[in-house]
Amino acid sequence: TSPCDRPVPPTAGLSHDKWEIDPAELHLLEELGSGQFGVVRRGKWRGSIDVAVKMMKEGTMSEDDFIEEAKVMTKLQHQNLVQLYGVCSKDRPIYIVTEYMRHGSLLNYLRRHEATLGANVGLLLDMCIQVCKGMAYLERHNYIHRDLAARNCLVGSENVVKVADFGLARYVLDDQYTSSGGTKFPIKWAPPEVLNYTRFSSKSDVWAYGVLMWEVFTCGKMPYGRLKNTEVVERVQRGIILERPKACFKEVYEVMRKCWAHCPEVRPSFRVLKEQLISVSQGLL
Ligand SMILES: CN(C)c1ccc2c(c1)CCN(c1cccc(-c3cc(Nc4ccc(C(=O)N5CCOCC5)cn4)c(=O)n(C)c3)c1CO)C2=O
Repeated sequence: TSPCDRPVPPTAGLSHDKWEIDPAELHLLEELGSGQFGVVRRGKWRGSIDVAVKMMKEGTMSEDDFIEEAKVMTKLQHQNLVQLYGVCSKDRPIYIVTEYMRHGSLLNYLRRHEATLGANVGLLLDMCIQVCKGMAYLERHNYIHRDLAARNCLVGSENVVKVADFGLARYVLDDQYTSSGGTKFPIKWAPPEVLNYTRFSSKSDVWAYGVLMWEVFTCGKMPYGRLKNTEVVERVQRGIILERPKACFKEVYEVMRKCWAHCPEVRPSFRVLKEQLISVSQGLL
């Protein structure tokens, strides 16, 4: 039938909250694991689109604040960011629906494939560059991750790496995670100004990115080994930094070290880091 004789629906033109997803269009599949907010499952959206669905456990998240922020997050779109498709916020528990990444966290991927990856420094550097591109996009949009680490990046087909769960730290209610004295606070990825004043910025993300590079080039080792958080804080305050990983040649370690400059202004931006890492990788070929 031609469009003219098709009845026009009454809601035509009213823009639905496009970040609101109808749960009836979701088909939940196997569990992928659980994080700060509870269980995450794989799913199908509108029959064919692979998604991951976070099902918010009661009391883990400040939900109303997050739902407000979701409108902003859905606008952040980049090939190295895990895309937020939307939320189901009409009932409880609320669902957060994102792009699905079939190989899971970068940390587990590094550990599972150490044998092959350890010998492929070109691929390790490429993974770091992909994360840097995603972070340079967030930096351009004045968006701070607040918990950048290999565990919070995801791997898809053909070694695609994307930054996940950016900005979510602000909505965690567990103060063991949010306060720098808490047992779950990511001390080993935190710069001095975060340890002392919880002063987050894109330059504190740069410090965390340096630690992520160290994780990549050690194929997923724990930074500072089994040192207690108090011992790590003491070392970081004294300017002691992580040693050069065996697989990591000098030019790459020089970039890592710049991320760990004591004062945030001295650290390079992600934009500058991206240029430096790309030129190192071109020198490699
Ligand atoms: C406040 N912050 C920083 C937060 C908040 C929530 C979360 C996180 C940090 C990070 C952890 N997390 C979380 C928890 C659970 C799942 C996901 C999670 C896991 C995915 N994918 C996969 C794929 C496969 C497997 C898997 O089982 N394997 C084994 C066999 O070999 C292939 C891999 C696991 N996850 C995925 O695509 N997304 C979007 C999220 C995620 C990531 O989202 C969260 O939900």
